[in-house]
Amino acid sequence: MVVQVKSNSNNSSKTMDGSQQKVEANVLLLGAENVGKSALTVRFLTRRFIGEYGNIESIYSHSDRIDGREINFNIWDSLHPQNCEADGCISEKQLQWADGFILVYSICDRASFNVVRRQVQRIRQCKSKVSGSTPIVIVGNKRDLKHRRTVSSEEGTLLALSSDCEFFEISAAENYHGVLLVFHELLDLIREARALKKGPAGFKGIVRSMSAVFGRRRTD
Ligand SMILES: Nc1nc2c(ncn2[C@@H]2O[C@H](COP(=O)(O)OP(=O)(O)OP(=O)(O)O)[C@@H](O)[C@H]2O)c(=O)[nH]1
Repeated sequence: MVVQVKSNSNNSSKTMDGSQQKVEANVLLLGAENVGKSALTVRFLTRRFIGEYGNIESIYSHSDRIDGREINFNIWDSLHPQNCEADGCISEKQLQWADGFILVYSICDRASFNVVRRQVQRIRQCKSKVSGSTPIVIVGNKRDLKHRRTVSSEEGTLLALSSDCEFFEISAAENYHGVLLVFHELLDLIREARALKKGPAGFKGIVRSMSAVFGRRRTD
C-alpha cells in the first residue's frame, strides 16, 4: 500500500503578469532496504534526521520556491520488495510515474550498490524507448560511516559516468545541505530533459523573433 501525504505547501504565487509558474516533478526514490531512502526524504521535507522511519511506503507532496519558480515535488519513498533479484525490482507503474529517479545505496553495503547497478540498467532499458536520457541521480549514503566503507567513491563515480547519471556521496544523518543538492540537481536534470523534448519549438521561436526584428512576413 502506498500512503499519500501532504507535506508543507507554500501558498502558490503568481508572476507579475498574473500567470502561474508552477513546475511539477515526480521523484522516485529507489534502492535496497535500510540504505536511507526515508532518511533522505524526511531530511529534504523537514530538514531533520529522526533516526527510525518504519516501513511505510509513501508519496509526499511538497512545494518549494527555487530560483523564483514554484516547484511541486511529488516524492515516492518506495519499499524494496523482498526476494527480488531480477530487473532491479522496479514496477511498470513506477517507471511510468517518475520524471526522475534517486537511486540510493549505502557505502557500507556492497549488495545495495549492486541493486542500484541493476536499477540503473532497468531504467535505461525501459525509458530509452520513450524518451532521451531519463534523469537519474545516484546517491552513496551514510558517508559518516567511512570506517565501515565497502564501496569506494571511485566505484560510485564510475557507475554514474558509464550510465549518464549524476553522483553524490552524502550523509543524511549528518547534514541537510547534501540532501538538498541531490534534489536540486535532479530538478535541473528534469527541466533539461523537458526542454530537450520540446526540441524544434525552439527553432520556430528563433525564426519568429528574427521575422519580428527584420519585419518580414512569413508566407507559409
Ligand atoms: N549512520 C547513518 N545512518 C543512517 C543514515 N541514513 C539513514 N541511516 C539509518 O539507516 C537505517 C535505515 O534508514 P531508512 O531511511 O529507514 O532506510 P530505507 O532505505 O528507507 O529502508 P526501508 O524502509 O527498509 O527500505 C535507519 O536506522 C537510519 O537511522 C546516514 O546517513 N548515516
